[in-house]
Amino acid sequence: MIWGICVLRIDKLTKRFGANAAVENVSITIEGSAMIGVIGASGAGKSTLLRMINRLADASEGAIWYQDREVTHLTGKAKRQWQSECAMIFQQFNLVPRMDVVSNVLHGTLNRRSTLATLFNLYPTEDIHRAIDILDRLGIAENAPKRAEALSGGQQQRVAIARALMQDPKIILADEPIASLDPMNAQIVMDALRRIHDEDGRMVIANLHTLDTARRYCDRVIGMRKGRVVFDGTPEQLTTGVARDIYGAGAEFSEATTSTDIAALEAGREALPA
Ligand SMILES: Nc1ncnc2c1ncn2[C@@H]1O[C@H](COP(=O)(O)OP(=O)(O)OP(=O)(O)O)[C@@H](O)[C@H]1O
Repeated sequence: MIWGICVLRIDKLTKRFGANAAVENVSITIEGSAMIGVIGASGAGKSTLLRMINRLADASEGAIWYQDREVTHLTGKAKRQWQSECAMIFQQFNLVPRMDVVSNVLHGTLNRRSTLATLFNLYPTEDIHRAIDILDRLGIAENAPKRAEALSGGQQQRVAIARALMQDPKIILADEPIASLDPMNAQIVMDALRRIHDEDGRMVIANLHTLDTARRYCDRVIGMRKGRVVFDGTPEQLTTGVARDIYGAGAEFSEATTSTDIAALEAGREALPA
């Protein structure tokens, strides 16, 4: 499904934990179905920003708008509705380990199911078919009956993406989606997110701890430092000098320290004889 122009507007957003501002006066407007990478050193405020968008954390000040709706103060059903429109993917996948893959994916429909149906694990047949179609799209349908814990990290993250897609979200918020994965699986997961963005027109905002991934997969990169946005531009504008400022590093800064080795993996593959 392709949506019309979607606008997410973050206006002077601040989140304080005691005296510490995790996010401070952040304003960002995202139009259309962009794929955005958020980068920055540990503690820069990336997770807190995503959690506020999804309303897992409440803002101390400022506002978040999606289209003509302010979502900052939604409560109850309206808040749950918003949370299903902006699905979250986490570093640690957050699956139910002992539950089979397809049931984990069906959990993505929880928001719109009755308590009784949830209690007895009753899912409409069309939802089960849709879950399997989504798993198929992500190349892991053959794992549908297996327990989630039996899958590799990369496969588990794709199950988490499938669970998110089950909500048919307009926005996918991915908090360090590849931080626990080896380079090969990191690439598979990032390829999946990019494809979902390209084919479905969903907005994707991903916190990434590596520069090369942000450059390679994103149309726009936002750099955060100490809670503030210190860079907002294209991958081309993200030079080593700019990266040094974002990470608050000195002249010794090396991009290799923020690399997932995806690029190295690619280079190695290209160097292999056919
Ligand atoms: N629940 C909390 N209570 C107190 N302080 C918090 C809480 N959550 C985050 N912080 C603080 O807010 C700041 C930003 O944290 P946040 O997790 O958003 O950064 P991050 O850029 O996502 O870092 P990382 O890449 O390590 O996840 C940090 O100083 C952190 O210690």
